[in-house]
Amino acid sequence: MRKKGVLLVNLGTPDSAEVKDVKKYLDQFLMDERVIDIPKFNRTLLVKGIIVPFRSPKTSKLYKEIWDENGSPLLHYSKIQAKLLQEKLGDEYQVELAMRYQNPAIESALNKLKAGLVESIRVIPMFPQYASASTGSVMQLVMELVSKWQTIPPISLVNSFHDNRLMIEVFAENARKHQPETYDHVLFSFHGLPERQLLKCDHTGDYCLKKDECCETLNNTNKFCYSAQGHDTARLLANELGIPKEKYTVCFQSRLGKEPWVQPYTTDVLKKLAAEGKKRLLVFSPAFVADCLETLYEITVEYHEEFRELGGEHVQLVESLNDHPKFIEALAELALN
Ligand SMILES: C=CC1=C(C)c2cc3[nH]c(cc4nc(cc5[nH]c(cc1n2)c(C)c5CCC(=O)O)C(CCC(=O)O)=C4C)c(C)c3C=C
Ligand SMILES: [Fe+2]
Ligand SMILES: [Fe+2]
Repeated sequence: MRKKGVLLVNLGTPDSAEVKDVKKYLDQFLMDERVIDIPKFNRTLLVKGIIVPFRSPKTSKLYKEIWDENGSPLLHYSKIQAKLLQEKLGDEYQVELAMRYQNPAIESALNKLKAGLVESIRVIPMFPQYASASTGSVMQLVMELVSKWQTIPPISLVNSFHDNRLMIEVFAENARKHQPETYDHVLFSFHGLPERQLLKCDHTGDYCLKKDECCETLNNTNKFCYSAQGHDTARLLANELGIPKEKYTVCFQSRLGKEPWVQPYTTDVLKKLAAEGKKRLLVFSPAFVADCLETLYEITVEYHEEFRELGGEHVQLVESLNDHPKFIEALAELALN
C-alpha cells in the first residue's frame, strides 16, 4: 500500500550561529522576492551590499544567546513536531520536515517523499496566519519543484490555521500557567510585515489601510490579510481566557528597514503602557508555532529590558506550541483534511 505524504515547512534558521552561516541564511531569506518585494537589482544591492554584511555579526550574537546543546530552538522543536506527528499518524503516512531557508531543504524533503512513492502530498506551512512572505513563499517553491516531476501526485496546501481550535486551546493552556488575571495588560505580538505587502493582498485596492480599523474584523474582503487573521487569533484567545477588550493590545514586532510596517509597533505599545503605569505584561507570540529568536530573545530579553528601563517590572512570554500533544493533534487534523 502506498503511503500519504505530509510535508511540514517552517521558515528556517542558520546552520550554526556563526557569522558565516548567518550570512548564508540571511542572504537566501532576504533575496526571496516575496520577502523583500522590490525589483531584483535594488534587492541585490540592499541585501548583498548592506543588510547581509552589516546585520549578520549582530544577528549571529543574538543567535548565540538562544543556541543551546540542541542547536536552534526553531529547528529543534520542528524536528520534534515532525517526529511526534509521524508517530500519531502511523505507518500509512510518511512525514517529512523542511525549512524554507537553509536546512533541511524543501527539495530534499520532497525527494524523500518521491522516493517513498507516496500517493499524495499534503503541505503544511507552519504559519498560523497567511502571509505572502511566509506561507506564499513556501507554496511557490513547493509548486516550482513539483512542477518538474514526471509524475505529479495529488498535492494540497494548507493556507492558514489562524482560528484552529486546538491551537487556541494550547496557547490558552500555556497562558493559564501564568495566571493572566494577575497581569496589568496582555499583548498579542505578531511578527511584523511591511505595509506594502498588506496592501498588495487587498484585491479591492480600497479596503486595507483605507478604512478605519480595516484589519480588526475578518470578512470576505480581508480573509487572507495577515493582520486581519492575526486580530482574529487574538480575539479567539482573549475570548477563551475571558480577557476584556480594554485589557489587551494586538501589536507587531521585528521591523526591518525604514518603510512603514503593520502597526502598532510592539516597542511603541511598551512605551505607552509604561507611561500609563502598567507594571506587568503577559505577551503571546501567536505568529509562531515554536519558540525561536523572536520569542526567546526579542520578547524575553529585549522587550523585558526595554520595559524595565521605562519603569515597568516584568514582561512574561507565553510559551509557544512547541511539542504540546494537543498541537500535534492539530497538525494531524490539518494533515487529514
Ligand atoms: C510569521 C512568519 C514570518 C513572517 C511573515 C516573516 C516576515 C519577515 N521576516 C523578515 C526578516 C527577518 N525575520 C527573521 C527571523 C524570523 N522570521 C520568522 C518568521 C516570519 N518572518 C521567524 C520564525 C524568524 C526566526 C528564525 C529563527 O531561527 O529563530 C530575521 C532574522 C533575525 C534578524 O536578523 O533579525 C530577519 C532578518 C522580513 C523582512 C519579513 C517580511 C517581509
Ligand atoms: Fe521574519
Ligand atoms: Fe487591513
